[in-house]
This record gives sequence, C-alpha cells and structure tokens, in this order.
Amino acid sequence: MSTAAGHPRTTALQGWQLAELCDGELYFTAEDGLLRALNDGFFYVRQPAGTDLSAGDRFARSFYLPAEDPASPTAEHPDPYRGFHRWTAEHLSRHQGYFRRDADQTEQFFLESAWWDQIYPAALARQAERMRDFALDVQRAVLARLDLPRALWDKATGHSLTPHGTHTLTFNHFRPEVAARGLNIHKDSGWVTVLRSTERGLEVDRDGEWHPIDPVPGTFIVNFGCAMEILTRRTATPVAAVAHRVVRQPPSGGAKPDRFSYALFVDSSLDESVCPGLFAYEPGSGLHLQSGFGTFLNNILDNTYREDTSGLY
Ligand SMILES: O=C(O)CCC(=O)C(=O)O
Ligand SMILES: [Fe+2]
Repeated sequence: MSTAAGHPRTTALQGWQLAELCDGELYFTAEDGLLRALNDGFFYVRQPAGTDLSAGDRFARSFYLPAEDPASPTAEHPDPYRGFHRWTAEHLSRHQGYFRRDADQTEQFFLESAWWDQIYPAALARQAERMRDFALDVQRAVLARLDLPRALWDKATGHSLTPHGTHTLTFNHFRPEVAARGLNIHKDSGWVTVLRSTERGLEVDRDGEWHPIDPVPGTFIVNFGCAMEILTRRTATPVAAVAHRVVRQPPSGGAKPDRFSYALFVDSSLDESVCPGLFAYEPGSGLHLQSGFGTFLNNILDNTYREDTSGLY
C-alpha cells in the first residue's frame, strides 16, 4: 500500500523472531520461530555471553576521520582507529577498503579476513574473528534444520564454512549532511549476515510494505542472503533473503552521534577452482549450478550503490 505521495507505507510490526545459540543449536522463543524466521529472511539472536563490541563500535565512529586529530595535532601517538579513508581498493583488492558512496549517505569500510591482521587494530581483528566464528556457528545451526543432506554442505555453500569462504567485516557511517537515502534497497549477497546496529533506520520489505527493524539491546540481527535463497528455493524449507534498506538520517545539529552499523558477511569462496558458483538443491536430483559467484557479487554491489538501480537480483 502507498501513501498519496507514492511512498510505500511504513508500519511497525510485532512478532519478529528471537533466538539464542546454545551448544551449536538455535533455540527460538516462539515454537514455530525457526520457520517464521526462514520466511521473514532474518531474526534477532542474543549476543553470546561476555560479548565485547568496544573495538568495533570505536572503529565505526572513527574510521572516516582524518588521521590527525585537529584537537591534538602534535600528539605523539595518533589514534589507530582514525584515518582509514586512505586504504582504498587500489592499495588492497577489489571491493576492499574505504568507499564514499555518492547516491547514499553511507561511507563504508570493507575488509575480508585475509587482511584483518594487517589492517585492523589488533583488538578489532580479534573481534572480527569472534563475529566470524559466531556467524559460522549460526549458519551451521540453520543448515542443520534445512532440507539439505549434511554431506552436501561444503559444496552447496561454496565452502563458506571453511577458511576458503569469503568472510568480510563491513562498517557503515551514515553522513547526516548528505541529502540522499541512507542505504539503498538490497539483499545481502551470501549465506548469513550478523549485523550490529544500535540506532533505528533499518527497514525490511514485506509484501510491498516497509517495516522498521529496531535494534534490540543485547542482540545481533541475522539476515539471510541471496545464496541461501537460491540454494533452498525448491526444497521443503525455503529460506527468504530479506530485502532491506536504511532510511535517510536527518541532521541533528550535533545533538546525537551519527548512525553507524557494521556486519560480518559470510559469502562463498571466490576461488573458482574451489567453488564453481551458486547452486540450487533439488531433493532427489541434487545440486544444480545457477550462476558464477564472482559476477553475481559484482552485480549486487554495483546495483546497490547506483542512483537508479537496486541491489536485488
Ligand atoms: O545499517 C544497517 O542497519 C544495515 C546495513 C546493511 O544492510 C548492510 O551493510 O548490508
Ligand atoms: Fe544489508
């Protein structure tokens, strides 16, 4: 349904699913929680006991700032969490490093696990590893409940559960002074995403209406991505990839800190000799190759950050 101005209506909706991971299994608060989460395309998951997000939160608030703090330009020890706009794809590799988007408020920092120790401050590299391990545990716990034989997991999921997988920690800083959408409509490309967000602004598309997904303290949001949707489409347990966006963040005149978020993305291996691409599973006949993964990923990313397209497929 649309408003008179043609904008999709935004409504609050209760009843999103919440789970806890214990001994490798997901326990949902609602009895049919798992099936509803697969249908919603996301759920909240309690952060493991003792989770420390201080390095990630600090990086999210600082990576885009000039390396030298104008308040103390001669400081002997510059802040190791600032000045990351200098790390661009030319210094690293494709899709890695700092990106200032034109059509969105977000400026971002992408980094795959192979670079974490070299580029991230040590405490952040450790947090990234903990988030990756947690994301892979969540992914295994979900796969165990799907209509997919365990013997096929590695091939079916592009070796994403192993060190061959593509594991990326990405930061978003929403610049309120930029007159643009916050982050364009998209589906995450891969298997699961573990999202840290502390501010409102995220919305999901459900039957053509936008619904806010507000942060719940002590939880992460887990999104299912395109790879999971493609794999399970013809099975008894189809998983939806959630289409989502971040709405424009208005300037607050310095009254509140800028919105940030960061997420650990689990994707397939980009090595074609390890992973030929994205498969669909058909009970009875097995895995069927649907598309290469590298080009699929390039298309989703390119289409997300252009003015006139969306990051769907
Ligand atoms: O900022 C958010 O809440 C969501 C970010 C997101 O969807 C993404 O980075 O893929
Ligand atoms: Fe996303």
